[in-house]
Amino acid sequence: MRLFRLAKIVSVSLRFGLDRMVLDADASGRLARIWHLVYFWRGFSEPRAVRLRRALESLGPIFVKFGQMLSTRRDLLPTDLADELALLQDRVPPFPTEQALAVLEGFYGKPIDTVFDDFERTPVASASVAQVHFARLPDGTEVAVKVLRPGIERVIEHDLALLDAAALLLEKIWPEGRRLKPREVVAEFSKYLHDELDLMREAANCSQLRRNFKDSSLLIVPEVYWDWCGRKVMVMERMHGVPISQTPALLAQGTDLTALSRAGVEIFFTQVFRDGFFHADMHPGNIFVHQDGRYIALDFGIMGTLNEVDKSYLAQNFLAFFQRDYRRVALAHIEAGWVPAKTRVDEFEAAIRTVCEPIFDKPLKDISFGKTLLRLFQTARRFEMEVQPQLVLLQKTLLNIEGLGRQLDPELDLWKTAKPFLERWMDEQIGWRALVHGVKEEAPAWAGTLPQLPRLVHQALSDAPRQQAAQQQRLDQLAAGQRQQGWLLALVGAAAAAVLALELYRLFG
Ligand SMILES: Nc1ncnc2c1ncn2[C@@H]1O[C@H](COP(=O)(O)OP(=O)(O)OP(=O)(O)O)[C@@H](O)[C@H]1O
Repeated sequence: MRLFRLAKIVSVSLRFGLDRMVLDADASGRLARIWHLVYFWRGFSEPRAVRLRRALESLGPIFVKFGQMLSTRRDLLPTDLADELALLQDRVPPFPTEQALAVLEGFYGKPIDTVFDDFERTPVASASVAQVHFARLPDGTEVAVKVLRPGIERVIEHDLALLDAAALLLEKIWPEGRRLKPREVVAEFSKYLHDELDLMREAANCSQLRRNFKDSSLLIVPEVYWDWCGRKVMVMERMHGVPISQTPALLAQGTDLTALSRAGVEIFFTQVFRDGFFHADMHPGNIFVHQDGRYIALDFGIMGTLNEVDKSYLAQNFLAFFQRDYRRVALAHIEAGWVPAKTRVDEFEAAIRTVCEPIFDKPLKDISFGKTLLRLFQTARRFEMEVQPQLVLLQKTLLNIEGLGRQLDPELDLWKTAKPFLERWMDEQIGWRALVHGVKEEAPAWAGTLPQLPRLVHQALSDAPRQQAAQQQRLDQLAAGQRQQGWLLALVGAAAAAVLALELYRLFG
């Protein structure tokens, strides 16, 4: 089986000249020279990036998804490849409705028309992992039913094994390839794919985000109908809106694009700094706009979480960066232990200055947070910082948000929109608000401890005589030690005095 997989990789690589791409990167290597001699007649008219994209397309939807993920790893890939891979489209033909019905009826254990009213046979959308049908619940509520593609688990396991074999091969034959950590990238991809395979997990994410934005005037999130959900089926409120990419339709429904772009940034920073829970798959297909101007979020397969340490890292770095205080940025990394303590502050500071200073060539409003963070990570990696996956996810999402915001309003001032969030967060971490916040956080724990207090006091008092005896014993030991030390000191003092007297006698006697 493994041999068959390897054969497939080799044949596709040869067809699209991917072998060339790898060997050209190490053109002086012995293997490269032999290879060129053997295959001297082969020439490719298309650029390498196009060949890579076409190879992934020919290998099927999971590889297309992989290419899409790779396109966001601009920290690892050269720009030409990243740009071309971003063109990959995850649109695949829908699977036959009978198969969707078989999955649903197998799960509910009864015919679909007794579960839903008006189950629409034609799917509204179809992607590599799942497809979506509209329907109504028996009480008339309009819903969207997301169903996993039948047999998708097997396809994924097979394709992941293939990808892993390719990554291994790449590592073995191309020393430079090791720097790209291909097997780690495949492992990360595998994690996301497996998460997408569990629709209960996605439903839980959706319901958490909805709770976080319950009374929001900026974002609406569909309600989950848990009684109809399972690992392979998710049923949620059907949302009505215009896809964010359809600018003419947005204008026709009277949406204010400037306000919309600002709201996008605000929603994102609220998710990051207030909740530490953010939507991390913000491609335009997942964002709609309601008639009342609020955003509608869909597709909750990939969510990022941040803890207080991550938030502090982000806030401190962004604030210090915009004040051009690179020393502060460097110190923040060292103090938090992200880069080794032995790192020389001045060297690290200089490296950060080198990558960040050119960014200020532009007006403040045109500066990209996503790119800044990316450059910072690239620099920090050189200083042995292991960048956490949730931060990479955040950086990628930031790029998406910025792209989207600027597409809606080229004049969007990201810094002005984001600054109050960062400052408020910092304010909550230090100062009076932090104290109040800390007390509020701790109070529930006190509620648990307070009733135990009398028992603890009683215990301490009844233990007191025993503890006193133990302390007395320890004091006695210390006193004995001190007495010994005293004798020793006196002895040393007497000896020193004798030596001094002898010396004086020799000098003057
Ligand atoms: N609650 C909903 N209300 C209305 N339409 C929905 C809803 N959920 C999904 N859709 C439609 O189905 C499409 C695909 O949904 P979703 O993105 O969740 O599926 P997916 O399989 O994860 O797709 P992809 O991987 O391409 O993002 C959406 O773009 C939207 O058109």
